Amino acid sequence: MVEVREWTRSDTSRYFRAPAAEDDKYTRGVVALRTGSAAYPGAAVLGVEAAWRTGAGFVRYVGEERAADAVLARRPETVVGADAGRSRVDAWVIGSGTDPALRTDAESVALREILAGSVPVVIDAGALDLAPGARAPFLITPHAREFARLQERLRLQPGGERAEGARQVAANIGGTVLLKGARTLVAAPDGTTFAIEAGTGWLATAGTGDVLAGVLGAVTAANPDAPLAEIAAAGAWVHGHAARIAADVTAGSPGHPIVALDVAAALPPAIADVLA
Ligand SMILES: NC(=O)C1=CN([C@@H]2O[C@H](COP(=O)(O)OP(=O)(O)OC[C@H]3O[C@@H](n4cnc5c(N)ncnc54)[C@H](OP(=O)(O)O)[C@@H]3O)[C@@H](O)[C@H]2O)[C@@H](O)CC1
Ligand SMILES: Nc1ncnc2c1ncn2[C@@H]1O[C@H](COP(=O)(O)OP(=O)(O)O)[C@@H](O)[C@H]1O
Repeated sequence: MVEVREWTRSDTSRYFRAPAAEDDKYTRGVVALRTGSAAYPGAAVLGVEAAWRTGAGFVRYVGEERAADAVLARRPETVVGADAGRSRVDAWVIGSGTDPALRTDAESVALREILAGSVPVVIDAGALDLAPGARAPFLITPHAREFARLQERLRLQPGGERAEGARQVAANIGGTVLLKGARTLVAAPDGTTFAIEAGTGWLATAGTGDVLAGVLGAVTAANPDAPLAEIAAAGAWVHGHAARIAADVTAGSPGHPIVALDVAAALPPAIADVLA
């Protein structure tokens, strides 16, 4: 049986701080997202929104025109363009809202360049197949089906205990695994494993994984020296807390339906709670 530690609010508080007088937009963390596509422009918007709402000082976006236009319409604060990733970047988010079957060769080259660098990368959805072999520090964020696909690709046995499976994949690819679900598991390549309970089933709605990727990008950018498994657990905890706030879940009430943007909108009060 794999030892799994429950991640708490007080653990989470170590990864958030209020900006001080000596901070500027760069010291608060620069997140670059290469996400979304003509088929899924919304995923780009959700990740960018979440990165801003988690407290990033600067958010850059690189992507197809339809997605870039949607990002700017929602968040004009975002710096958009092919060169947006060539300036300072503290964390990358790639893959949300993309389909690997539709990826062009040029896009694969660009993503591999990111994965060959030294900046930490959050790898989601349509970029998960590129994780094996990455040299940058990285964190993958599969849901159950994506995780099973990755296990098959790595010739590991799918099914079985989730924590053991997450550990095996982390050790095999040399990166941190965040396996999504009602109970999200985070496994580091050294076997350290954390669990984060979402605390509400209302979080199971399209696009909340794209929001999580943006959250993780912002927490990674703001904590350059922290272990990625702890960053991942802190991000997942805040994401779940934002969902509980958005859905009005309390001890006496099961709450109500929410959409992914509601989770992003509740990130600031969730972080305020963590800082209190
Ligand atoms: N607004 C936007 O732009 C949005 C864009 N999005 C983007 O869409 C892209 C495709 O993402 P995707 O997860 O829908 O497709 P894919 O990985 O092929 O899975 C397909 C099959 O897997 C299963 N399955 C799915 N989830 C599961 C789970 N949690 N746990 C267990 N099983 C699960 C389920 O099959 P079933 O098990 O029901 O037979 C399902 O039919 C991706 O780039 C994403 O970022 C979305 O985020 C939505 C909002
Ligand atoms: N039953 C559930 N209860 C609570 N949270 C869930 C449940 N199922 C999934 N989640 C969470 O919802 C999010 C869904 O992410 P994902 O499957 O990637 O969706 P999408 O691709 O539509 O964004 C993840 O953060 C996951 O942990």
